[in-house]
Amino acid sequence: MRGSLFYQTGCSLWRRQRRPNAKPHCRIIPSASFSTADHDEGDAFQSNPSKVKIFDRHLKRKQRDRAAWLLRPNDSFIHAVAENLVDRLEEFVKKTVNCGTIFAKPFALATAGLISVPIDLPGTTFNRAVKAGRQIRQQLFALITKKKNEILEKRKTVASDLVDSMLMDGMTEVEIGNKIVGFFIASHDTTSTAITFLVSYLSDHPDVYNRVLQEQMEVIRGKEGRETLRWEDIQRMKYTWCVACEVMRLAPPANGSFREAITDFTYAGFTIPKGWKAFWTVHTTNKNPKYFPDPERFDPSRFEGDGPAPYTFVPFGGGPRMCPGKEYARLEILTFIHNLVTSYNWVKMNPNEKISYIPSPIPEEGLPIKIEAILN
Ligand code: HEM
Repeated sequence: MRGSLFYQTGCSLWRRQRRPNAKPHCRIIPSASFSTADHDEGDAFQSNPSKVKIFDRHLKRKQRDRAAWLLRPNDSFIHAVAENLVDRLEEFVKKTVNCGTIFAKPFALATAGLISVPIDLPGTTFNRAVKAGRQIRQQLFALITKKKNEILEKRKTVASDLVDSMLMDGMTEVEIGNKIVGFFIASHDTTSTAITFLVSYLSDHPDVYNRVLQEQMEVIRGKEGRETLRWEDIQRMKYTWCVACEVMRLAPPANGSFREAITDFTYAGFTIPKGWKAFWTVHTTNKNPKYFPDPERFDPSRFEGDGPAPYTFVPFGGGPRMCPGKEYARLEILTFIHNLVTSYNWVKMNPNEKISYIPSPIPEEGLPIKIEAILN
């Protein structure tokens, strides 16, 4: 069955939102909850869809809205982030390194088992992922409990971050821990995969690289001195974003996600019974030759002008559950590429490096590059 088939079920949900009386075919399961468990025992990262369903039911409407709101930054928020990004880089790196020592290894194991055969025996990918999930949650619970005590002992009465406000809203440590793990998976692995493949494709296509460099140098020329990037600068990076889109078309950072049929339905001659879990994939839609002729060819010009038709390019999904972090990811990717191409030259150390899928694509050797600063 084609992935785009399941994507269509997503479209019908989108239409349903606009026609509230229309009957939906599928229930939407929050994709972030793949990585979460809905019980206290610590079996995080189960890919068992029945668990996912329970978690979904327990998710309060208010909490969902809050998460969506927090992840849809308004212009002034993005502006502030863009302005301060370079200044904060050093602080960010320090934090990431600290975070990395605690979370990096278990995080990689957990991601590897995200979509795996659910056999919980020592040595299986699934088992390693469950253990790693438990380890991450222990670390998170320690942090969350510390914050909870501050609130209970009234040492803190006003929320100073997202965890505080979730605690003040009455969410449990388990719910909050699961949300954080969900955000880790949803935001970190995806964006870093997109950037990794951009670096790879740019180094393979000097003509595209030159156009990107030219666009980024124009952004610099439009600024005074060493002024940091602003929101308006991000809007000027049109060609660079076309390149990023073409990279995500060919190497989508997220494979797709699950849906559950809440009624029997037929699509393209296939009957999907009620209760079946369906996984829609990005690959098949993104590489449909009807919309992307010669689909394996790397050609960022596909995204110039009006770009592809709606729902033919879906690395961020589509419909009501479309990735709420899309704009934030765009900001991260463009800022990174701006700084990279204007300050460094690089070449790939192994031009024939193989790609594995676990489930996100990943260069098998970690894409080693030789990089040198451009001396101005
Ligand atoms: C290149 C980067 C990214 C890609 C390719 C990507 C892709 C996706 C996809 C395919 C989905 C599933 C949509 C569906 O089920 O229909 C999704 C969901 C989600 N993403 Fe992203 N994402 C990216 C970055 C981010 C970032 C930076 C954040 C947070 C800051 C984020 C937060 C989320 C959340 C919370 C969901 C679940 C939404 C829901 O179920 O309602 N993502 N993303």
